[in-house]
Amino acid sequence: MNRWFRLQPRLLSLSKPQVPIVSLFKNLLGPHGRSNIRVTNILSVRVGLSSNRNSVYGFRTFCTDKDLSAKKCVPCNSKDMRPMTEQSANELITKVVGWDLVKEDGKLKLSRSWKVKSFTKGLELFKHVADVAEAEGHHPDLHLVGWNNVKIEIWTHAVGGLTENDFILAAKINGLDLHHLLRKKPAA
Ligand SMILES: C[C@H](O)[C@H](O)[C@H]1CNC2=NC(N)=NC(=O)C2=N1
Repeated sequence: MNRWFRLQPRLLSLSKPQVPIVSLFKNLLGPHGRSNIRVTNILSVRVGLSSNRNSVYGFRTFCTDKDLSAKKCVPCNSKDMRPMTEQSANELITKVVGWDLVKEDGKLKLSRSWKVKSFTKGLELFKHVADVAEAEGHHPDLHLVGWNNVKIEIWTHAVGGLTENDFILAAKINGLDLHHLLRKKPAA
């Protein structure tokens, strides 16, 4: 059964809807009457549902790169900050396409590699990444090895592991248009 039909009875059972049901459904459906990914935002903002990102009325919602990249890194100098568990990291890693979870010296890190067209294109890539990092106040480790192998590692130095900041930064790096800097053909 189409999921909107399954959702509908629960929405209709809201005792005090804050928006007319008709306009709610207009927003939930795309221009061709199809659902779109904005459903999570619309439901939580318009209907004031729970802020739990993963479950709206027991309805599994989406968490994409876009969710993370819409967030902002927080300063890492808080005493309350703790590294996330490996289990949480394994769940979040699926939201940042192209990034791997690695463990170095017992510390979890995010890692992504690219092959660039030239050494200077590698530096250019770093400049784009640096601009994002500066805007976020969260900084990756940058490696350029063997003239065209770029590797970026992200972790939260202050806690010796991963925090949501790292995933936010990775998602924002994924949002950069870097294709003109990258080598097209796979290395021999
Ligand atoms: C106050 C400020 O957030 C911190 O000093 C930041 C700066 N950038 C940082 N970047 C990373 N990756 N880890 C940190 O612990 C860190 N600390």
